[in-house]
Amino acid sequence: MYLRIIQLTKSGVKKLLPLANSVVFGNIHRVNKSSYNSFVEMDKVTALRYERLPEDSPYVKPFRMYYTQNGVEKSWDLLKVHDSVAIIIYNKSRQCLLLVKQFRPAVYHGVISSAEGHNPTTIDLQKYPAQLGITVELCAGIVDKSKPLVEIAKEEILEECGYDVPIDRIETVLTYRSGVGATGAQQTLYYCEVTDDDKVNSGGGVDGEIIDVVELNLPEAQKLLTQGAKVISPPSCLLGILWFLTNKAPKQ
Ligand SMILES: O=c1ccn([C@@H]2O[C@H](COP(=O)(O)OP(=O)(O)O[C@H]3O[C@H](CO)[C@@H](O)[C@H](O)[C@H]3O)[C@@H](O)[C@H]2O)c(=O)[nH]1
Repeated sequence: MYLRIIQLTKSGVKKLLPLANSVVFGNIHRVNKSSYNSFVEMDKVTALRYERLPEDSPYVKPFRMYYTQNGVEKSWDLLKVHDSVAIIIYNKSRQCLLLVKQFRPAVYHGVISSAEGHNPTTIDLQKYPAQLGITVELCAGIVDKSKPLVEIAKEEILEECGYDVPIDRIETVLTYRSGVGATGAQQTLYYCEVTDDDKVNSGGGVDGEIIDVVELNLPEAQKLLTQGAKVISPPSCLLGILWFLTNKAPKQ
């Protein structure tokens, strides 16, 4: 199923912009250029279309599980996705949390589904600018190789944020399951303190990723968790910030 992008504007444009503007992270400054040249920006999204998921996807495998519970036959539709690691990174030199910003197709699709009230099959990029799908998250990575999880965390800190740290400085925090309705994937959360001396490059991701590193000072981190804050960030990021503020943040 191929679908083309429609180019028109309707009254919905103005209605959506406040959503983007309300993101608390909006004022946080970018500290690296992405790994691409300066002409490439993550919100330059064009030629968007949908296709049915091929069976050989290396990232997502859908299937239906059948089972009997307490004598009642049931089924559940599932997605097998990779487990992952995520790292709360605190830069002691700069007294800030390091987060990453990137365009997330699934979030973009979700934002539009919520706004339209149904699953879209075409997307008007004028009406829904790509910024709507840009998240701020913990540095993270999928477990798609056979290596100790802490090694994968170390690699992600280097690839995404540009800090080279030994694994003995990466502390395990928690392991939990995300997407309990559809994926049940495991994420292992780590904590790592860095200094400016650990920085070896500007980060930004590998293999075509376009990732910006952003710094969040502690008042900004506090503000993020205030009642009614509206952010486009995964729960793991909010949990990580809350854990940091509770357990590690220097007393103000
Ligand atoms: O359909 C896909 C899916 C992934 N990728 C690539 O696969 C890699 C995955 O990126 P990685 O940085 O390893 O993981 P994340 O995308 O950051 O996702 C992890 O971190 C997120 C934030 O905590 C969690 O929500 C996710 O479940 C978890 O997998 C990247 O190169 C992507 O570009 C694709 O190219 N196509």
